[in-house]
Amino acid sequence: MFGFLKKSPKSEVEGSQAASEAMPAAVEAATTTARPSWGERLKAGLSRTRQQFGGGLASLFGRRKIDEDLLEELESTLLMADCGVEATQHLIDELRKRWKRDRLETADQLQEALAESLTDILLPLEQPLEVSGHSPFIIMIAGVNGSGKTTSIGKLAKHFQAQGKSVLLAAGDTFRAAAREQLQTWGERNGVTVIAQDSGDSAAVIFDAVNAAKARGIDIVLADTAGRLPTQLHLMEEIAKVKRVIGKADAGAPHEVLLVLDANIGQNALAQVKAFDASIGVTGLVLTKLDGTAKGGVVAAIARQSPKPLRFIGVGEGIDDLQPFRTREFVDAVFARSPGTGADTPAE
Ligand SMILES: Nc1nc2c(ncn2[C@@H]2O[C@H](COP(=O)(O)OP(=O)(O)OP(=O)(O)O)[C@@H](O)[C@H]2O)c(=O)[nH]1
Repeated sequence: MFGFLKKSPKSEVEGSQAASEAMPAAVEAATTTARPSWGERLKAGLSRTRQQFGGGLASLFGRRKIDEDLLEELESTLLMADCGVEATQHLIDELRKRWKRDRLETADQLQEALAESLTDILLPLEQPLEVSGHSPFIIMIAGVNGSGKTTSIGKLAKHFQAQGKSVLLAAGDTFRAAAREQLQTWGERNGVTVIAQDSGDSAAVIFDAVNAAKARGIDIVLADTAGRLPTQLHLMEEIAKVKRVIGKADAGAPHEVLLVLDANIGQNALAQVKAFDASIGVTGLVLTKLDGTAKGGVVAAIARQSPKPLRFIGVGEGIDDLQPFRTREFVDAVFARSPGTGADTPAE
């Protein structure tokens, strides 16, 4: 923890200097004790999706007989949960096959078959981020405005610190002053260096940050960028330039290009993945705000239509509410099953 803050033109913050402004919610939540486990928070966070997805199904599954009408209603329920046409069709086809092949009779058996098919769809997305291949390992963060980039960076910083890694943050969102301040607050609270500039462009800030990380033997650089819509073509060109400049500071970098998606956007996530991928080559996804939405089925849509490794999912504003995506615990939470058993837990 150092405790220095050079303001202009560049600032670098670390350690002990207390921030006077209000702490971001995630920082605040970090100080609370006796938190429920991640499994419990995931289940609670996915409650709206479960109501749409699992809960909606539960009312169907209340019926005894499996028939074409039931499958049709199931199809509508999956579409309403934002699974998308492709994934929904695939899941229904799989269920129809298994209904006949495995002679499924009860609705419970059908639900179990659905959970298994959903697991099969999602498993390819489960590819945890491996950061040991390069030092510094440079992670560029992109996404539309308000998707959760800056707060996710704070959470990721803690995640990597907990693995014993040193982390440096690059305040590359030079459009929104509050984003820089937010990162600086994080740095101060968590003993993490933040490279920032009061003015200047994103590429320059991140270039400096990469060089600082190399000079100091830092393990991981998390580089924030300003939010932008894929339709803002000049901004998409700008972020492509940011990526090229990172490559000039360290050949082969960035080693990960994370696209942060707000789960509330549902099917629009597919278009965002495609557009950002075309401009900066997305290598992984972060899906935030699953706690505020019934659209958690979008994970299945991503798996079928825009498959990219889903590195992390977020279910809240607490510092540890962003965790690596693990298919089985996700599916268990969607169906409110006890982890690994396939058994239902009591309905909410
Ligand atoms: N409920 C909930 N809120 C979240 C989650 N992730 C982020 N947020 C909140 O979403 C809001 C926007 O987050 P930011 O990190 O500022 O978003 P950003 O993408 O950096 O925004 P711009 O800089 O404007 O592009 C903040 O209030 C966060 O606390 C999540 O998983 N759940």
